[in-house]
Amino acid sequence: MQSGGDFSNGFHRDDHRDLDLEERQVPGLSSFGRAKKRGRGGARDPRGALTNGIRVSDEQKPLDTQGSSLPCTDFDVAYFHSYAHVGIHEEMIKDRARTETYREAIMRHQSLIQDKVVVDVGCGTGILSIFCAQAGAKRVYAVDASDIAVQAKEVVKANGLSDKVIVLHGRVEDVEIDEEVDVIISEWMGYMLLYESMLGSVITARDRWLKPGGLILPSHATLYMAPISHPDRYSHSIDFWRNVYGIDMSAMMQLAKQCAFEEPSVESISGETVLTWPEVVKHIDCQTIKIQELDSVTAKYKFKSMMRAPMHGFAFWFDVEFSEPAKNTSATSVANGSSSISPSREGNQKKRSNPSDALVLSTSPEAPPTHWQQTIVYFYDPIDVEQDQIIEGSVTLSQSKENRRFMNIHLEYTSAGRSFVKESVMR
Ligand SMILES: C[S@@+](CC[C@H](N)C(=O)[O-])C[C@H]1O[C@@H](n2cnc3c(N)ncnc32)[C@H](O)[C@@H]1O
Repeated sequence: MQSGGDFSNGFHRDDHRDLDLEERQVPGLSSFGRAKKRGRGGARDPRGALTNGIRVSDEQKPLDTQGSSLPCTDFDVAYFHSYAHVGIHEEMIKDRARTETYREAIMRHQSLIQDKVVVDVGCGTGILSIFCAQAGAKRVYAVDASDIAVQAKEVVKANGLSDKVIVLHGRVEDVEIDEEVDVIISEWMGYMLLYESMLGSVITARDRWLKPGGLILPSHATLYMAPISHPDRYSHSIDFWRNVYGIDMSAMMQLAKQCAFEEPSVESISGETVLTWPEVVKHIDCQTIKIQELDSVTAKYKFKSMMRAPMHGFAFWFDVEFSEPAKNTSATSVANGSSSISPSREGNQKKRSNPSDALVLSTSPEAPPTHWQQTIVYFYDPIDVEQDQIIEGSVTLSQSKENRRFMNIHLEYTSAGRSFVKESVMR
């Protein structure tokens, strides 16, 4: 947490409140991730409740960490456990924008999948593996460390695909696949793109098994941010306390602000709340990104407000693109390459130019809604901005040291002579 200088700790410089915004003790083995954010995925006995004694694979044991450089922590067990709940899979599969875009991506790349070997990183119920088998894949390794793999195996069997789709119940970091693969498919994106830290497992799979120049779906991902004005949200949670059945309860407002805005909020906002064009926080090329790059991502931003309005914070959203690797991709360029864009003060608004026919799944406020919605980092108090006012600063997203599935958000803001830092944790 930054202190001194031009910034105060998590609050407006002129507020002088002293609330502890450090990371708190994390709850034990309960729900997590997308399931948690939706209040689904109740606690279960780790590894057992859903297995019913079925052996998923003769060779693979779930969460066998031997041979992996990445230890499987209790937090990881809790994370996989949350994916054993049916609710989160139902929600993801019913997200038509998500699921139909993946199916479309598989069909568009059928020529690169037909008669080829595929790994599905985090297969869940097996839906993407089955799409790949339907597209003519020779073999699909469907890997999942969650007990949902038991159901995936049953689903594969019921669809007569057991000879093509091999379900491996274990972590991608630990399971053994004795051949190189042509294609990696994965739905790894968390809220704010990087929450859940699942992309690291896709990179591990890529570096373990993908042939040079192989296909990764999705191929690219981009995280955006933009300032927003959302007075309804503020009046709903905060102004409400000014007059409650005729009683002045404004003494509740400080607590209400802390409770409502301390942590990032996952919600759907309308495009009309956005005050400027978005900027790129991080662009990811899945062929070349390295795991270490994901430990901490920092981007500077500089916006010019397009209108006069109370500003309530920043919205974050992402898109992913499904395109085939450039023809000149080689083992060397994969090993040595770097992301094709690195956000800079001048360059954030430029995105890698997309091939016009690239398929994109967008979670922007103006795209068809998805279960990811948008993630909002609210200020504790609104700030009035004028038209053309410059809003600048930086944002750093880093994996929590306590639990790498959680994300620390460090936001620095300066505008019209006012500066502050907002620290929050997405847990
Ligand atoms: C977002 S879900 C996607 C499920 C499915 N592919 C779909 O599209 O419906 C991610 C899945 O990846 C699994 N997963 C995450 N990290 C993993 C890892 N390192 N090894 C194996 N499975 C993993 C989770 O257990 C979860 O079932």
